Amino acid sequence: MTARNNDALASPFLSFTRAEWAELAHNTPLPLTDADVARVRGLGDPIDLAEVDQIYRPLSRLLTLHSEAVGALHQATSAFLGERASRTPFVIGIAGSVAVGKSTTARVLRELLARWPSSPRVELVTTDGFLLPNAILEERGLMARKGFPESYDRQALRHFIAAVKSGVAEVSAPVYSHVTYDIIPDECVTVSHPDVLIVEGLNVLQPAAVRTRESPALAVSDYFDVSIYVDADPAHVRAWYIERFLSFRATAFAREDSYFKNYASLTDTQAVERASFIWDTINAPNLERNIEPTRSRATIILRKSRNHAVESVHMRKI
Ligand SMILES: Nc1ncnc2c1ncn2[C@@H]1O[C@H](COP(=O)(O)OP(=O)(O)O)[C@@H](O)[C@H]1O
Ligand SMILES: CC(C)(COP(=O)(O)O)[C@@H](O)C(=O)NCCC(=O)O
Repeated sequence: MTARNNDALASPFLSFTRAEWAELAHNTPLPLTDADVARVRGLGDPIDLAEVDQIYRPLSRLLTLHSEAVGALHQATSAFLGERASRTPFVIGIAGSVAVGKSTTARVLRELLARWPSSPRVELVTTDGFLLPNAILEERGLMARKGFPESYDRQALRHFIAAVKSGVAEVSAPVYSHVTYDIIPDECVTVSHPDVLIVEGLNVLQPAAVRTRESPALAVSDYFDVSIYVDADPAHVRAWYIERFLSFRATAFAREDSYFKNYASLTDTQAVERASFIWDTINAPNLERNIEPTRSRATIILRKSRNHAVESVHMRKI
């Protein structure tokens, strides 16, 4: 197995073509079982099982190698210090554009990582739970900025992840509904000291913005052990967003409690026009200004082609 090194002197990343990466599946123990396949199929996402096997199986092994190495470092450090503090969860951040498929990546990895004996308990949190409620976004004139860094309660998100990485036994996060397009009042998700926590969201690789004595220069990503950026040509992501919007007319938008009930009856032309407008005025500027500039901060970049398949994998040199 030879890793093609695009620019050995200048790049901190090792690059693998899809074929090179898929070869690693042969070197990966624990091939998918029937039960794994059934669970992944049950996710309801249009992901090909060959993709899971060729791309995500080796990726899950690579991530457990990192996690096991951190575990060994914890043991060695504890022995040296004579400390008995238990190990904190191994945290994986997943970043990328709206509609690039972050949630599928996160859910597939959750399933695969849980099969490895060193990480049976894997939990997943999405950062949309930390969006400010619509009432506050409206008050601040930010409704057309949903997903931009300023539309989140960034301090609450940072405190959440800091508590997880401080070893707090139970940490709660608020929950967002894509259907009602708002935070669900009085609902929360609780993270109870898992082996692995996956944190998925548009802006998780943002560097710290404010540096004052009261607000220290810490970002969510400072608490990640490993991070993944799901990448694709913005023109492809725009097309995926529009295609998904068209199909939501018969599913999510058709629900009685949908914030977008009116969209369910749009014609194809009207729906394409509406989706294009949302993409061009909200999601594309957010991708260009805030999300894409964080790509090179990731440990691993998964680059997708027009058909959603991962065409290359880029990994930081160690
Ligand atoms: N308007 C919507 N109604 C229902 N579900 C949605 C809506 N928009 C997005 N989703 C779902 O929310 C999840 C996150 O979507 P998104 O933020 O675009 O990120 P990604 O596509 O990268 O996972 C996906 O599972 C998507 O299908
Ligand atoms: C909820 C989102 C901001 C994503 O949040 P994330 O979990 O990535 O923090 C996004 O999916 C979204 O709804 N954006 C608003 C513009 C739009 O409706 O496409």
